This record gives sequence, C-alpha cells and structure tokens, in this order.
Amino acid sequence: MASKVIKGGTVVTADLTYRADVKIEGDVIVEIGPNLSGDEVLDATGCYVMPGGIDPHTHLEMPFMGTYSTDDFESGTRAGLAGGTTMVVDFALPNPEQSLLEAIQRWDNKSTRANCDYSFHMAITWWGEQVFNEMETVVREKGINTFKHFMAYKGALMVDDDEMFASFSRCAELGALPLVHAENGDVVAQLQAKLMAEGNNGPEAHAYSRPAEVEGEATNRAIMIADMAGVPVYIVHTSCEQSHEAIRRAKQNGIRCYGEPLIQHLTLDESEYQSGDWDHSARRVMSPPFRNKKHQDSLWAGLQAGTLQVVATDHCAFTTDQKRYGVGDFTKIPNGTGGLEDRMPMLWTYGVGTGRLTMNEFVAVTSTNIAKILNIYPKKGAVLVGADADLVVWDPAKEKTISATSQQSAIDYNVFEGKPVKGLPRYTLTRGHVAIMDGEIRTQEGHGKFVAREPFTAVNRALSQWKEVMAPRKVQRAGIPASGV
Ligand SMILES: NC(=O)NCCC(=O)O
Ligand SMILES: [Zn+2]
Ligand SMILES: [Zn+2]
Repeated sequence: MASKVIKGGTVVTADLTYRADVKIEGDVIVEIGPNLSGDEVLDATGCYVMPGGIDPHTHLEMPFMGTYSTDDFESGTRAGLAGGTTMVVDFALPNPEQSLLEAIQRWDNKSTRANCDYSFHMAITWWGEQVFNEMETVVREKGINTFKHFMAYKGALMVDDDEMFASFSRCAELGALPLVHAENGDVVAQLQAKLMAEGNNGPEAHAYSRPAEVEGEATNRAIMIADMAGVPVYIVHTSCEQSHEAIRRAKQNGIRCYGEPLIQHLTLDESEYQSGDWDHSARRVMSPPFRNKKHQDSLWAGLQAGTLQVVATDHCAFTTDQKRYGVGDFTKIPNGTGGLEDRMPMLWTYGVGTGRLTMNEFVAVTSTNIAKILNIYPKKGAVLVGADADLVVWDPAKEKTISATSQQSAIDYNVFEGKPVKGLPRYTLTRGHVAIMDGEIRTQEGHGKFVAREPFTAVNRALSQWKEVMAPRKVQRAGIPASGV
C-alpha cells in the first residue's frame, strides 16, 4: 500500500508537543517517530502536526424558517477542510410527527456528497411513544448516541420541560447524551411580540429579544432536569456569562455537564447589530445573538479553566437574499451564521496568538475533547498509531485576511470579513487523502464516511453508578406491616 510521511514537523496533541514524523498508510496512522520514510513526503518544516478539527455543531442544507441553509454537505465540508476541520457532526431533524428513522434517511441522502467524515445528532422535535421506541433503534442500530433538544423556537422545534425530562430519562437508559439549545423560548416569543408591537423590527431587535438571562435561565433548567434524569448534558452554543455560570456552578457541585462556545461568540460582539447597513446586521442574526466583551471574556476564561470544553461553529449559512425574508420583521430573518472555514484560524489567531490558549488547549477544544465526549476517541481527535489519518499540518506563519471572495462557503459574505488571521493549514488530510495542499483544494466529493458512535461512555456509566448509589430507598421499619391493612 502506498504510504505518506509528514516530515520535519512538531506533533501537537491535547497533552504533548514533540518533534516526530508521522507515517500514513491508507486511512490510518501507522508509525510516529524520527526519520521515517514513505512513498510520498509532505514537508512539515516549521509546522505543527495536529489532529484535524472536529466541528460537532453544523446545519448543512437544513430546512429552517421557511428555507434551507445554503451550504450543503459538499460545500460545507470543503470549507471545513480548507480551514483544517476534518469531521463535522450535523443534526438530523424530524418534521413534527415524522419518524426519527425517516429523518436519518433524509440526512443519509444529503451526506453522500461529504468531502470529510461526518456523523449525526438526532433532534427530538416532538414526543410520543414512537419517538421513545425509535430512540433505541437510533442508538443501537444507527450509531447515534446524542439527542438534541431545542428549548427555543416556539411553535417549531421547541420542546417543553416534561418532554425534555422524558427524553433525557430515555437517554439515561440508552447510554446517550442529550444536547440542548438553551434559551427560554416562551420568554423570547413574548419579547419578540413586544418589540414588534413597538415598531422595533430591525435585526438589532433580534438581540434585544434574546438577552443573556433567557439563556442563563434555560441552561440552569436543562442542567437540573438532566441531573434529575440521571444523565450528563451538553449545552450547545454557550454564549454568555449567565449560561457559563450555570455550567460552572453545576460542575462544582459534581454534576456532569459540558459547554460549547462558538468561535463567533468568542470573537464578534453585539455592536455588529448596530450597523447602519441592514444587510450587515441581518447576516449576523443567530441564536443566541452576539454578546458584549464581558461575556466574551467569560467564555475565553471558561476554555482556559476547563469549565467549557469545545469550540464549534453552529455553521448554518444563509445568503443575503435569504436573510432579506426578514425585512420589516426581524423574527423572519433566518437564524444562523457560517464559520466552518474560519473556526480554526480564528481560534488560533485570537486564542493561541494572544496567549489566551496554549497550543495543546487549542487541540483539546477543537478536536480531542469532543472526540472523547462523542465516544470516537482515539479513532478521531488523536495523533496515535491506529487512529484515522485526519490531520492538519498547521503553518503558524501563514497569513491571510478573511474574505468572502476567496472562501469555499457558497454564501455571498463572511461574518469575519476583513479579520486578519495568522496560522493556517499547509495540508489537511482526511483519512489519509490530502484534501488541502498549500492552498490548493483537492477535495473528493463523497470521500466522507459516516462515523458510528457507541453509547455508554465512561461518564455515562460513572453517573449511572453514582445515581444508583444515591437512589431513594425505602426505609424498612420493624413492627410496621409491609403494606396496608
Ligand atoms: N443558531 C442559529 O441561529 N441557527 C441554527 C439553529 C440553532 O442551532 O439554533
Ligand atoms: Zn441552536
Ligand atoms: Zn445549531
């Protein structure tokens, strides 16, 4: 079998930094060490050899708010690879009353075009006996161990507390992990109506309708419900101190939970909504909205402290024309922003480049931590013999200014437009295939494979054991009849 050697670089993992060559045969890493040789040599002089990024939060070709997000599995994964991301996890969304298995079939059809490996989370968008039963098939037969719950988008994707508790309890039985979009959807709906009634209909009102409190309250509620159901919980797009505080506090109390800030919330702020250009602000409408510097500092601190574990994108890209569905009514602006191509360079530049993160922390929050949470480590998220050769050869000296004119994403703008970045892939390898070669795109449509994920992570098992130890037990009392008269 033809081999490749990444030569002359420094391997950077979540816990180690050392000089070594990396040899690949077919899809996997076969040797790591000094002076390796192979059929093809990839020069990594001056570069860091890291696990490829894993973006656990994308919405590719997602049906949402009367349209479909524009980046599909082809353009989305091409964008990811251009920026050093080698795996995405997308959300399969059943329509109301639709079978979960049919939703997977729809996502299977779309994902055949993926350029890199991918997996799915299953969304719980409605509740009933059918959903309860199918969750078992989803976990045991379809290789999906995560279930997403939206506490927002009232009247569409939103589930309420009793549905969440039922679904979380089912996740506990199946060894799965619930994910939560934590915003109080009832309060958001009322604030939206009030703002519209007052004539506040521009994109800035989107941010006014989703203050940090709605996120903090919902995050705390989701965590408490998960703890009562006896299951860990993962809070997606944690954007503010209130939500981070709820996660931090829960962790300090021994509750198993995870928080996922987005690169957008870390590096872009609420002033974007004050632009005099409607398109500029509407293009940045997403939920939760961008926040102020205080919240950004909290998120960066959480990544440093380990109270937040993962940096994702929530890539859900709509064109300007799609955003204009909401002219005159901000509640109709499709929610979502892009970021797949920019997550790694932006986090490196504004994280590692400023000293907010170490290189090892960068690898942890872009790849290794989520691989462990999703139970795919060390196949993914590792530079180890036997791991998939999903690698990025990162050139810390390579620079560019982000621009929509040169991006892979199919939309007509970039929310990071004009941002200088220093630190970019020299090569990105997806299961051994060099998809990005010094700026040249060599992606192969359909190369990506579905990554199945087993349930019952070590954390699930430990928590179940603890809940069993702490379970309520009937007090046996001498002299009292076991049951009534
Ligand atoms: N985040 C967002 O605004 N759009 C995508 C759907 C979601 O994750 O809530
Ligand atoms: Zn969301
Ligand atoms: Zn999302």
